[in-house]
Amino acid sequence: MKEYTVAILGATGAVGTQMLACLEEQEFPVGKIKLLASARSAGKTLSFRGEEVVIEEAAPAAFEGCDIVLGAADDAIAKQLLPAAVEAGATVVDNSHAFRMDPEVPLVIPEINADDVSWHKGIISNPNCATIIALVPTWPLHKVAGVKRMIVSTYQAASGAGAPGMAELEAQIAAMGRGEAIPEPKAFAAQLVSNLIPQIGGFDDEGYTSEEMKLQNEGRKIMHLPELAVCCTCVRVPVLRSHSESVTLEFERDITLEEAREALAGAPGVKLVDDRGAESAHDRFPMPIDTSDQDLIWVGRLRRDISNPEAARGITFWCCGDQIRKGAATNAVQIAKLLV
Ligand SMILES: NC(=O)C1=CN([C@@H]2O[C@H](COP(=O)(O)OP(=O)(O)OC[C@H]3O[C@@H](n4cnc5c(N)ncnc54)[C@H](OP(=O)(O)O)[C@@H]3O)[C@@H](O)[C@H]2O)C=CC1
Ligand SMILES: N[C@@H](CC(=O)OP(=O)(O)O)C(=O)O
Repeated sequence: MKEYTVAILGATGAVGTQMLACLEEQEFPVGKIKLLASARSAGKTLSFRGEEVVIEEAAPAAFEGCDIVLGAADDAIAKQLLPAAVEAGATVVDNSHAFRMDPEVPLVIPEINADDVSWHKGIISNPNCATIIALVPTWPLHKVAGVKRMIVSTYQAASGAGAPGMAELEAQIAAMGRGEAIPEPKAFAAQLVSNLIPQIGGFDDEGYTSEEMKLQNEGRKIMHLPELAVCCTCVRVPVLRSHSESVTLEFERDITLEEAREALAGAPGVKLVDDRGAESAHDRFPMPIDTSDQDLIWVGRLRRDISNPEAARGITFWCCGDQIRKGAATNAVQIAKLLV
């Protein structure tokens, strides 16, 4: 089997380290791995398949000889460095927001639009994590009844803001446990422990944040639904890992709860956990503590939207998924597998 030279840009971060683990877990045919990060990390090592790999400082020349580059750095670094990877002949799967809405760049969730990979011109984007977690279970329901409107509230984990976000919440939890003053927030706009922050990203003129508009804009592109109507509220919650979302869907056609349940139970990437009679809360509905460090989107609390005047056209549910895995690294490695 052919083997590939794979680079990870941002290899030391929350997503980059998970990508390295996913390449190993998914048995991606890696011949050579290159780990790229800032000058701060150059010379340090990370383990891959039992061997220590030395991290290099990211620079255009580092992409020479690479077949696939997985991007796990922020927008500015992605824009600055990834075009050089394409020029060097590599195919890029990027996790940042930098190229997602570029009409020349496919935006892919393999369970939904794997075929879009076929028209890439060097870069394929991985969608926003909250968008992936909402759309994986929305898609099988869309195929039954045609989704036209989504009303979503997200409950996003601290690690969505990367390694610094996770470290900040851990430090705040530790200080609270010791009865000490909570350290000043840096990664977030306010103290997160014992709090909720209803702002992720900057506000637009309508008062929506950039994170909230991603579900509409990226959702339309991924599902090929240019008219999809979305109203989203994104909230940062004091959970370390795994995003949760409340999703209400309005459909073009009637859909029964039984049809919805059947569609979700057989859908790729989805695990239906919806048993009101179960003895343990862990089996009754999805919770982020159960969905961390695994790849499925768990769906539960499935019910009719009783506020919808056309009662047969509204379904509401709750879902949780690990945003560092399926919301980022796992999805990117799945895309890379489509390429080989
Ligand atoms: N965290 C999440 O849940 C998700 C994140 N994403 C996206 O993935 C990307 C990575 O996020 P995340 O892993 O959370 O972020 P982190 O802050 O945890 O990691 C950032 C990475 O970028 C590297 N980096 C920083 N400066 C430079 C530089 N000048 N040159 C090269 N590399 C540099 C860092 O290296 P060093 O350690 O040397 O500083 C580190 O490896 C972002 O675009 C983010 O929006 C997407 C979906 C989910
Ligand atoms: N913004 C998301 C994570 C993320 O990095 O998203 P994006 O890749 O769209 O910037 C969160 O904080 O939970």
